[in-house]
Amino acid sequence: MKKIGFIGSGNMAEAIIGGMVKAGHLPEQIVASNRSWDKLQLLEETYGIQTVESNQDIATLCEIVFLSVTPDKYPAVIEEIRDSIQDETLIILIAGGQGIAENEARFGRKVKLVKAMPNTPVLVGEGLTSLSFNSFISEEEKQRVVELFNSIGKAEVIEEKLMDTASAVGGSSPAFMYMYIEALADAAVLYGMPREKAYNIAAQAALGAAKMVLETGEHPAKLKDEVCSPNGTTIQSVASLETSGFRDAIIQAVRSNMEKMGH
Ligand SMILES: NC(=O)C1=CN([C@@H]2O[C@H](COP(=O)(O)OP(=O)(O)OC[C@H]3O[C@@H](n4cnc5c(N)ncnc54)[C@H](O)[C@@H]3O)[C@@H](O)[C@H]2O)C=CC1
Ligand SMILES: O=C(O)[C@@H]1CCC=N1
Repeated sequence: MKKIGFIGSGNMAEAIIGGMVKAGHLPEQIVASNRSWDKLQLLEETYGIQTVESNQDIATLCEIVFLSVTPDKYPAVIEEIRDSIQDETLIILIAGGQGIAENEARFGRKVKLVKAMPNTPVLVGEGLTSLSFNSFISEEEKQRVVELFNSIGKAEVIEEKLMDTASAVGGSSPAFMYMYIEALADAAVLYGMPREKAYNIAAQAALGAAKMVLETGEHPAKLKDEVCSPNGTTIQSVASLETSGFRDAIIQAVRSNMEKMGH
């Protein structure tokens, strides 16, 4: 049976695995390796997937292989699996800042590389994964990869040169959103709202606003203006956010993310 494998089964791999199983992918077709055996046992128990101790087994068994270790582990892991990878295997690079050319060089032969930048909401079928492909991947294979990521959210094919930006704005940004939702809920608690209600209200408002941007196609500024009643309360908050440097804080967060990737 053709399998999908994960080398490195941390937070991001688990989110993809969980999302795939929820989307109806067969757990028997998913196989994972990891440094810690405890994590593999947890994945077996939670999702019913297969686990193996050796990264080379993943390389040999699987037609799609996710390299889901942290970027610093890429050289050693590629060295370890290079000779076990089949010519037709699709290798998916999900590490931040890891480009196609440098990893082609590490394999040192013609291998099919996909650069993918997912985010953790794939776990609930609402992920966003940016994708680029190397020159050895056929149109049919590209379609297969796009379908895989569309089954756990949305896939966006982009130019590889934009991948680091996609990492900051799509891969990292759920963390910023969780901070925003937490801060909003803290403020609600400050005014007496029970915390669970506060999280529900803050998170649903964020979800609704995101859907409005995606589904109406309106400029975010127009949607913001529609919330701001003349002499109302929202415009007071908008003015306060501008004084606190809200937009600049977000832009600087992306800038520092890009600087970490060498930009
Ligand atoms: N966490 C996220 O939201 C996102 C993460 N990524 C990328 O995913 C990759 C993994 O990130 P996380 O899951 O956050 O990190 P993590 O630290 O949770 O997971 C990495 C896993 O790899 C395992 N590992 C380390 N060395 C290994 C080896 N030689 N062989 C097998 N397994 C090994 C570790 O035990 C750990 O479980 C990174 O490259 C990151 O850039 C990409 C997009 C989003
Ligand atoms: O924090 C990181 O390095 C990874 C890349 C994008 C999201 N998480």
